[in-house]
Amino acid sequence: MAANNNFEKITIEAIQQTFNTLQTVKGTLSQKGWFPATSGNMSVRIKCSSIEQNQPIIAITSSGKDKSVHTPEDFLLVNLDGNLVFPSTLKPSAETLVHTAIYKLIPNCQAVFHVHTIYNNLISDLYGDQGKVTFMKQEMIKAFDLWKEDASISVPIIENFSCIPKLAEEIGRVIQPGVPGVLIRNHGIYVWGNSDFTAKRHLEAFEFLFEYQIKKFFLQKF
Ligand SMILES: CSCCC(=O)C(=O)COP(=O)(O)O
Ligand SMILES: [Zn+2]
Repeated sequence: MAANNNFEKITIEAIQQTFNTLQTVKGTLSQKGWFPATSGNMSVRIKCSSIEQNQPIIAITSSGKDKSVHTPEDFLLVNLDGNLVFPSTLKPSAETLVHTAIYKLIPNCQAVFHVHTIYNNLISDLYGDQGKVTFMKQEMIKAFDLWKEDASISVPIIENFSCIPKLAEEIGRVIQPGVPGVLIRNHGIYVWGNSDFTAKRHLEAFEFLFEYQIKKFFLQKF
C-alpha cells in the first residue's frame, strides 16, 4: 500500500511539474503575442519512469482556450494515439494528432510548440511554392546546434490541410533530420526539441529568422 501511494505521489508530482512548465512557457510566448485569437497549442511529454514503462503520456493544451490567461482547465493528458488518459468534458487541442505524430517520429522529442505569427505566416506564403525556406550567414543558426561557419537551415513548408490526420501525415513526410520545425502555409509553425527549453529556443530562433527575412525584403524594396 505504501509503495502504491509512493507511485501515485511521484506520478502526480511529475504531471504537476509538467503542467507548471507548460504554464510558464505559455505565459512567456503569450506575452510575445504568439497566441492570437486562441490560436496555437503546446505539449510536453511527462517524464516519469513509472508512466514511461507503459505508454508515453503527453500533457497538451485544451482546445480553443485563450492562451493569455491561466485557468485550471488549460492542460490535459493524452496518449500517443491522441486519446484522453482520464475522462474529461474538456477537449485536447484540435491538432493533437500533429503533436503525437511528431513524438512518434522524432527520437527523444520532449516538447512540441505551435504558434501562429504574422512573420511565420508571411514566410510560409512567400516561400510556399518552393516547399521550403533556407537561411544562411546568420549567427542565430547556432541556436539549432549548427556551428559551422557556412551552416544553413532549410525549413520545410506544407499546405494547410484542414484534415488533421492528413496534416500530421504531411508533416511526417517532410521532416528533415536536424531541422526541428515545419511551416504550415498561412497557418503557423510546429517546432520541437529534446526539452521544453530547447523547443522554446528553436521557436525563438525560427521567429527571429522569419522577422529578419521579411524586414530585409521590405527594406530592400522600398
Ligand atoms: C484561430 S485558431 C484555429 C485552430 C488552430 O489552428 C490552433 O492552433 C488552435 O487550435 P486548438 O484546438 O489547439 O486551440
Ligand atoms: Zn494552429
